[in-house]
Amino acid sequence: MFVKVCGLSTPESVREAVEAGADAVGFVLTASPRVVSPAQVTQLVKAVPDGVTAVGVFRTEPAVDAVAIARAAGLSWIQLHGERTPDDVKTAHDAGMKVIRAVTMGAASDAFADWGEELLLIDAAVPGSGEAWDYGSVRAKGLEGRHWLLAGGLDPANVSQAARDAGAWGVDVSSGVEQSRGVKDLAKIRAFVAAAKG
Ligand SMILES: O=C(O)c1ccccc1N[C@@H]1O[C@H](COP(=O)(O)O)[C@@H](O)[C@H]1O
Repeated sequence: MFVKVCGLSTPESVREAVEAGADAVGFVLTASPRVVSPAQVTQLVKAVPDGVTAVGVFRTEPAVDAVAIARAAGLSWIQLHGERTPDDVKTAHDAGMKVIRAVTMGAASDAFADWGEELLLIDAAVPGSGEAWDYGSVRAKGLEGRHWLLAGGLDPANVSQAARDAGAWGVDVSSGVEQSRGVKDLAKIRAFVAAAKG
């Protein structure tokens, strides 16, 4: 099970996620209680070893802007939320970026097609809100064999069952490993990764 821990803003939380066995860590470079600046990210990624993917997370920013901000932060992966088109993925790829493309269950069926992104992310309606949803409903989207992440309202207690219900290839978490909004809880990060990997 591929595990991404998102919304990290301190070296301690990055180290905890990495040592716990996370495959990817996310840095929110858009309006959020977890926002970090590109300059902060350049420091935080020093704790990310080779083999762990560091991702810059964006809401509805144009792909070209997300690419520029991620590049300034020294990142080579971006996560794009909001209404997107295949051109957004192409724009990122043409700039040498790898892409996690986020969709919600309410998106049009075409949005679940393979647009060439490295990973698809199926999230709650409001990203980063901690809102759980009917994870089993994603099975109707025909994602078998695809590399995709389940997100939205996951935590150490529900991740195992949620991933099973959804048939997820990987999982992504932010709110569920926090002690308060925007403040990560190191023990919860460790427990989440262990539960997801177990
Ligand atoms: O975490 C944020 O603040 C955020 C802001 C803007 C876009 C995406 C964001 N996070 C993503 O939301 C889910 C996590 O949701 P939850 O908090 O665990 O319910 C995950 O995909 C994050 O990468």
